[in-house]
Amino acid sequence: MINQLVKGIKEKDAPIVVGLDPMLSYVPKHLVKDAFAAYGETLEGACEAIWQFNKGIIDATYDLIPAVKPQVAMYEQFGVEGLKAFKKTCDYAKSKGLVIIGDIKRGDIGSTSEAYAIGHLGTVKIGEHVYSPFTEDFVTVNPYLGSDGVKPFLKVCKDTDKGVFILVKTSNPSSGEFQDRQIDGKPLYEIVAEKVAEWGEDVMGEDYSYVGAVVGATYPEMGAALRKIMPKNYILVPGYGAQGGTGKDLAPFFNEDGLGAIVNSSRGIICAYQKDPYKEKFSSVDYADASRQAVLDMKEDLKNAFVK
Ligand SMILES: O=C(O)c1cc(=O)[nH]c(=O)n1[C@@H]1O[C@H](COP(=O)(O)O)[C@@H](O)[C@H]1O
Repeated sequence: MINQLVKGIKEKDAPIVVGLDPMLSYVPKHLVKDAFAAYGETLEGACEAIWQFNKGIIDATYDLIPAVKPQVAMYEQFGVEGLKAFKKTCDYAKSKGLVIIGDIKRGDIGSTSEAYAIGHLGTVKIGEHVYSPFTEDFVTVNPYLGSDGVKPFLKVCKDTDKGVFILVKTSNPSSGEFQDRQIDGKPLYEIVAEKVAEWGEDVMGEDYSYVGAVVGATYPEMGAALRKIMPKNYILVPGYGAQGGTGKDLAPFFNEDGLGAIVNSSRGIICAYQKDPYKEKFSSVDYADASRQAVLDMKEDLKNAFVK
């Protein structure tokens, strides 16, 4: 799957992943009205609205991008109906040729991690039947429990040709509270990065490993150090757009070959119609066109990462 992701990035000339992180307040009124007319003001109605919203964004952007990253929390807030919308969104994006990065940030004791890995990346056998419960190609993994919390994901990745992005240095303001703590003369995030490089050696694709890392766009200097520690690991870079990251901050995350990183934007793309400069030009009915324009603008801005 890492090979397919790299191929998609090259073909579309866009190291961009659109984050499908829908809140009901992001969904244009006409979609909410139609969904409530069909299902009432219910969890089902809300989930129909977010699904239609996602579908519009996927339809308007799939030819420009290699991947989407649905954030499971946005769906879980609506319970079981939300998880159905999550799966429907993943399946639809996949039918459009997109790579799916499930942002689930899981990680637990070994046996529990194994169940997470099976559910999101693998297959489950029931009697004589084999099912793929969810259908992501990658998931995000929290490494706080150590190797035995990560390795079950790697085993499933090996069996299924799928991949993971492991949290190394997150984009949020408090990420340094634990991640920057010095241990034996180096920050914890560097120790995690060394483990990511080690875990990744065992599951190599053509040029890059099935094991990637998450490093926030909001910490470019750290990105430079981490790029060196993990030369064969793709870096998923969140924090662009709504959290303040810009194209020129991103140079350190890429390798010399222009590959090695994929940049996420969620609110910056999916809420574009609600924000400057797009809200002048696009009405809420044209929200998907605004998202498309925001992807095109992001693509242009990312060129600044490569200006020497
Ligand atoms: O793993 C992630 O994707 C992630 C890691 C991180 O360090 N920071 C971060 O913002 N994210 C996710 O990336 C998305 C960022 O959303 P926007 O700020 O709206 O672009 C959300 O789904 C976050 O959960």
